[in-house]
Amino acid sequence: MTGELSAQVAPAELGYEGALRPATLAEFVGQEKVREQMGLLLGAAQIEGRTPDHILLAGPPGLGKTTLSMIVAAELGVPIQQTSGPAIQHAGDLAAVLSSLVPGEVLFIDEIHRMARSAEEMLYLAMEDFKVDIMVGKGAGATSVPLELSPFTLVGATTRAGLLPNPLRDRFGFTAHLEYYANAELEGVLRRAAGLLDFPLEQAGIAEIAGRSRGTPRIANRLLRRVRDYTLVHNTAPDAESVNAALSLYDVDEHGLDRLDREVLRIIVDRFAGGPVGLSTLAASVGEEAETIEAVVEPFLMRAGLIARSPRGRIATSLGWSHLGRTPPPM
Ligand SMILES: Nc1ncnc2c1ncn2[C@@H]1O[C@H](COP(=O)(O)OP(=O)(O)OP(=O)(O)O)[C@@H](O)[C@H]1O
Ligand SMILES: [Mg+2]
Repeated sequence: MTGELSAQVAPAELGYEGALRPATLAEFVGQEKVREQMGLLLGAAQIEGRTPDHILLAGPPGLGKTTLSMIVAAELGVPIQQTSGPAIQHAGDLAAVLSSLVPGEVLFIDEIHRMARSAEEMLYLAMEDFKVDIMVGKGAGATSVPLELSPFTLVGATTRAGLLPNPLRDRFGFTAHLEYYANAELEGVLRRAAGLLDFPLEQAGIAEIAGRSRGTPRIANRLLRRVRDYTLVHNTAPDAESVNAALSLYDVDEHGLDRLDREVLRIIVDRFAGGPVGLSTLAASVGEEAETIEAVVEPFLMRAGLIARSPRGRIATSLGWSHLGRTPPPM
């Protein structure tokens, strides 16, 4: 697993995630464009008394995909059923979920790019016509029986929109591309969370955490809780000084790089002389899954300008070299 403060959720954190999760579009901080687009989509459907188009939420971990799926259901005033791609191993798994939906319900499929192929094909028809074909019997005697479904809204989430087959992507009426948050937006996320946690962190401290949160609300909230722990245990003031002390204890550097980010950068620079190095070699060297490196670490390191992708693999930029206190070799 990635470091303590990475964008992935540890089971123990789930309670906090729930407590800090905004429940309405109005409470959802930042992502102005997505919020406005989504507001229109939901508003129009409500005026016409129909289910809205299916929604695809695409973007890196921790930016609010699960949160938005719950907001969709809350704004529409309908129940939500949640499942995930890896839980749908067969078309039958999906048929069971689809046939249990009540009219208008939101079906949230997380990591939708990891669903079984056979289920994917069933989903096409379900999304388009609210119907599925159930196969009954085996071999030559097998027949397909059509089954009508209640109208529903599918909300799919993926960290890897590129992996979705085109026919599936095309059946979503709206795709929200979630972008990393600007620091000012993260400050908004943090102010809201600090209020909910009853933690009067001063503005300079809020700004300091925002700058180290890798554009990610989940990380911002997590760092905030670690800082709060620190002030409780050491009985220090809720100020920027406590933030600095707490975050250096947790190995989050001034740019928000955590242990794993630095490890990836260090391996490219030290072991592969700055690269290029392929994804799988890199993953094996760090002892992490290639998917984690690709979905969590790389987008951040690239956005920070510390690494770049070349056709032959990942390379450290001169900024990447100097971030580690090293001098890049002459070109
Ligand atoms: N726009 C936002 N405003 C306030 N808080 C937010 C916002 N987006 C996310 N959060 C906070 O960040 C946490 C993580 O968000 P969420 O679980 O929705 O991310 P995700 O995109 O589903 O991540 P993953 O890809 O790992 O499933 C939430 O618990 C919520 O508290
Ligand atoms: Mg999620």
